[in-house]
Amino acid sequence: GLGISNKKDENFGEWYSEVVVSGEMIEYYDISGCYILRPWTMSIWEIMQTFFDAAIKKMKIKNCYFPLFVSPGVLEREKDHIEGFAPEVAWVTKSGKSELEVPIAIRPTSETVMYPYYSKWIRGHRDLPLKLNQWCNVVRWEFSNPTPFIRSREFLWQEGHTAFATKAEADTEVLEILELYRRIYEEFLAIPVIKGKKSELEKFAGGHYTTSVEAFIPTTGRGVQGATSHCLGQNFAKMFEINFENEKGEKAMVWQNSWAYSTRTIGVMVMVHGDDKGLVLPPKVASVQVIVIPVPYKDADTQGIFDACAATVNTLSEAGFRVEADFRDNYSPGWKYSHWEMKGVPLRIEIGPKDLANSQVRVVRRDNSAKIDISMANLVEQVEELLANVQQSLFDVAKQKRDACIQIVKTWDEFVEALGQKKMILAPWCDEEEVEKDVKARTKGEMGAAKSLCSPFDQPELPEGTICFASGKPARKWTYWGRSY
Ligand SMILES: O=C1CCCN[C@@H]1CCCn1cnc2cc(F)c(Cl)cc2c1=O
Ligand SMILES: [Mg+2]
Repeated sequence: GLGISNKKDENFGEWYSEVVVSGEMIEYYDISGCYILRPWTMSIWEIMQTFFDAAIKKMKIKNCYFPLFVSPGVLEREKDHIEGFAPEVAWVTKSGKSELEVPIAIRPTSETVMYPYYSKWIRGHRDLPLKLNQWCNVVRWEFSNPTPFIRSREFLWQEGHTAFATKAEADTEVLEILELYRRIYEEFLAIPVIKGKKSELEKFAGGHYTTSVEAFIPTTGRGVQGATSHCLGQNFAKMFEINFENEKGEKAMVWQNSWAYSTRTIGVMVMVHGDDKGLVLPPKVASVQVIVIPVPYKDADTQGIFDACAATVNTLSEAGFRVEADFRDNYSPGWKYSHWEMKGVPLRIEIGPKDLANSQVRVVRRDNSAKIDISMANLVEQVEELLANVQQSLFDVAKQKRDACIQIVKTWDEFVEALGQKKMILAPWCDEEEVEKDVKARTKGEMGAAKSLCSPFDQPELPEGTICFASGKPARKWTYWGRSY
């Protein structure tokens, strides 16, 4: 193709949509808010899944699979759990031509599906801790503007649901899982995130507290919740009577957590790293890390060039890299360069007559277009070093851009100005829910209201007497604010 026609800094929405389609990650579907995830997406999802699944298995968390369907009685069991969510619940009302006696909900999340069985399975302290996870899809019939990966009516995620005898165990696990989410973003997707606690207004209403990793998109000036790890306290234990006989023979309620990350992670990666040539994939999650392209020239030794390409693929795949060659004879080298740049492959290796003659290959980095000639002799070491450099460089550049968007403010006027400059705002806050509601009301507009993103665990110094940016009351904590997805 002729490359991407939309510019990232000019019309972000169209650019994003074009990049995910031209990069062959997404195909649009005839039902709004639903997208086809093509292999280029699924390979990224699987690489992250392999890491996360192995990590939770080390924590003795087991995978299971609960039904997609939820009976209405169970779903409605928890009023404030689903208050506000009800409009986005999808229902099955018919089979064939006949109406179902009772409509059946499709899971938007699985608390109400799973916890009646937690109640049945957990009797005594020996049944604890019960730690289950499922990899599945969920459906939320949202109406706000659908965006591939970021907001879709069906998406893939993992949802972990754990039950412990003590709060201490639950509190510990919440943070262990949050650290895994940080690693997914920072070590695999090369995206800096901030760990913190959600406000009372933004937390999961059914829970005790919510922690999250927060990402930020400098181009749009919007925060995006990257993943969440909730401590549910004993709220659901009360609701679903999940009790156990403790070691003293007393009846006690369990302490629970639930945690999730979804295919939204992939959308954040596209938004942060993508450029006007298309996708830019971090090597750790790239299904093809190196693409080898023959550059035949007139009657120069074409077979020799093809053989060198094949040998390069073998050497690198033997060394454990994900490498392919593009031997298609119906496309020119130039077309192939553009195609694989659109797909975001981290390194391109070109082999032409000159390279062959000098027993070297020409390597081109996708992230910064640097061109490097390396000898075929130490191909593996050089490619390994290059891929590591690309991974680190993508993170460093993304962190530098994100940090440049962070603005510390002390007053409302500074806050409003920073918001207008698409900043991620760090402000001293009184931590009162009414004040947060007031901030939302005062910043409402077609760009969307500002909201609290998280209160970072890493709290800067808060001098005595510091006042809240919004209320003037004594500030209690530093909190990140911004517009969000
Ligand atoms: O975020 C997680 C981690 C994994 C398990 N779930 C929690 C909370 C999910 C909140 N949430 C989010 N969206 C929802 C949409 C709904 F239609 C209904 Cl009925 C409920 C919810 C809802 O509870
Ligand atoms: Mg929602």
